[in-house]
Amino acid sequence: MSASAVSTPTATETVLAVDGVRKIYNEGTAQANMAIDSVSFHVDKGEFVCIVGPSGAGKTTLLRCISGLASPSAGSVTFEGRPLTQVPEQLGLVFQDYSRSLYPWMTNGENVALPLSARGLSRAERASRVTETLRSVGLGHVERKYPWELSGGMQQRVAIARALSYRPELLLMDEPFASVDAQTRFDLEDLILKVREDLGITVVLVTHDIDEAIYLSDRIIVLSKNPSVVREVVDVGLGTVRSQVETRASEQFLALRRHLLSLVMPKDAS
Ligand SMILES: Nc1ncnc2c1ncn2[C@@H]1O[C@H](COP(=O)(O)OP(=O)(O)OP(=O)(O)O)[C@@H](O)[C@H]1O
Repeated sequence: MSASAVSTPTATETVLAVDGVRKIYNEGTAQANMAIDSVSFHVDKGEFVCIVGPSGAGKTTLLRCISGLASPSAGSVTFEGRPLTQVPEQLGLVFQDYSRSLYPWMTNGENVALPLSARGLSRAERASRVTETLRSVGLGHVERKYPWELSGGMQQRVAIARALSYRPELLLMDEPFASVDAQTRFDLEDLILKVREDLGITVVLVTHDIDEAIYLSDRIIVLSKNPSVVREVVDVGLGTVRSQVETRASEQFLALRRHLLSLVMPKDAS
């Protein structure tokens, strides 16, 4: 049974619709570079979708287009039924480089509170939301410390807390666990699965790590080499309960791994 069949027994609601998105950098100049040719897919409410593809396929470019940080050269992106023209308020963003996304002169609590002021929450609401959100990522004790007093994995948890503090509808993550050690990576993967379960949030995550994509996803969008199109959409179907030890050793996981590797290995990724 597919994961979507497990988690969405009633009619699905599309949160994000990507239709024929193309991105040409330096369009109309001699340096024109078509990063994405034509990409279409949709993401339903509550889904966890990963985007994978060969190096340089255009994964980050696609994420920038679906977050409103970059404009597509053609095609459209619709977020909650409305055409995307800028970064929506109900979007959370987490990038690979936590050391550049957290302000070192602010405490962790102040970093997490930052997007809340812009959204008009009162001082008291901000204070309770910060404490609650830091607790939800296992960091209730670091609110008054500074980011540089924490390990890399803890700093990325603070960055995740900041993106979650305003309860976004959709969390977009670009290689969020690529800069931490293997054990911390597993811990952060499990954290994000728990957060997704607790908050019922929709997640789209870009990764170059096939195993990570299978472990986390309900569906995986596989991009071809650049200029990219969607090569295949893979239904993961591993159910909602996942374990780093058992899930990764299962026959179903290994079969998916073989299939995905055959899709993204350079010689096959035409
Ligand atoms: N700002 C930019 N200006 C011009 N070209 C760019 C820009 N950003 C990316 N590109 C080009 O777009 C293509 C796709 O790059 P992108 O970073 O989106 O791929 P990726 O799949 O995320 O790569 P990787 O797997 O190496 O992280 C590449 O050819 C890259 O050189």
